[in-house]
Amino acid sequence: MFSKRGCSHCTFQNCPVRPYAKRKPNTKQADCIYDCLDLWLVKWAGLLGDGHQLHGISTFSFQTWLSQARQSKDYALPNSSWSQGMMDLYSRFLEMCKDGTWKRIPSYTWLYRSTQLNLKKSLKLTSEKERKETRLFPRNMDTEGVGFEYAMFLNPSEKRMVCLFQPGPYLEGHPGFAHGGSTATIIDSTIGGCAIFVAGRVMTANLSINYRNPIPLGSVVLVDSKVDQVEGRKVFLSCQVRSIDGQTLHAEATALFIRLDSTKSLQQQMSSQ
Ligand SMILES: CCCCCCCCCCCCCC(=O)SCCNC(=O)CCNC(=O)[C@H](O)C(C)(C)COP(=O)(O)OP(=O)(O)OC[C@H]1O[C@@H](n2cnc3c(N)ncnc32)[C@H](O)[C@@H]1OP(=O)(O)O
Repeated sequence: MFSKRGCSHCTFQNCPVRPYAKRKPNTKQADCIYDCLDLWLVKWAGLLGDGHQLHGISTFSFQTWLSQARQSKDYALPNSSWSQGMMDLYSRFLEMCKDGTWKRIPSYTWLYRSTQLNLKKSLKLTSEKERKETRLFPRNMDTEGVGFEYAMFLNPSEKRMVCLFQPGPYLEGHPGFAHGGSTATIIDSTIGGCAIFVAGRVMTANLSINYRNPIPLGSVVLVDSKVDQVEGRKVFLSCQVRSIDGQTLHAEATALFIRLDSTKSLQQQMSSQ
């Protein structure tokens, strides 16, 4: 079952999945390992179920290990489901990160990991439970390409956050097009990320969206948001969702976020209102 050749994709020596595959550009070795193990698990552990032994490895402990590995996986890196358009746009923004104008925002399934790495200063989560158990909604599908494929980039001096978004088939509303709720989700997340960087801990108080043109599933759009004004605890933002060539305006939105008390956990905050 195990290949002695190893996987040229990730150099994982015992990987039976992709012995001949070429490593994709921009794919981190670690991500590839997780992909390979994912496939391996689906193929073998999934068929057998928990508690079986494969070459001395319990599928249960392997699954636990994989779930821990997944927590440290950055989902905002390219994967095989990304279209050429998504890759090109990603490379363009990566290029703009070189002089420090833009910053790539890594993205993890669990907020815990995100707060450790990129929200440490701006989003102070005080409750341990809150940090460890907050699973980010747009990262709720484990299979690549079926749901929200996205990567965000922040321009701190312009107080601007962009999101490259490729909606997958599970986000379907009208046949062939993204559900308006999924568009709202990605707008809220992009605008929300922007507001967090500017104001710290915030919550959406108002989000107003005008849907101008439907978004075809599998296409790539650019969600472009910026902070317009900050008044005390109120952060006003606006956003446009456009096709890559900029010719089609899919949606435009305005939002109000309210800054919360960063020293309190969300539960404390809500009970004191
Ligand atoms: C960055 C890294 C990458 C991204 C990773 C992470 C991404 C995560 C992104 C996650 C993104 C997902 C995010 C989500 O999904 S957040 C989930 C959806 N949002 C909610 O559930 C919020 C529910 N609402 C509340 O909890 C409270 O109402 C809040 C906290 C918002 C305000 O209650 P609070 O008691 O604290 O404040 P206040 O009532 O004294 O009001 C204060 C001021 O604000 C004005 N006001 C209030 N509401 C409105 C309104 N609707 N329109 C116009 N104005 C409004 C109000 O008049 C007053 O003004 P003034 O009288 O002072 O002039």
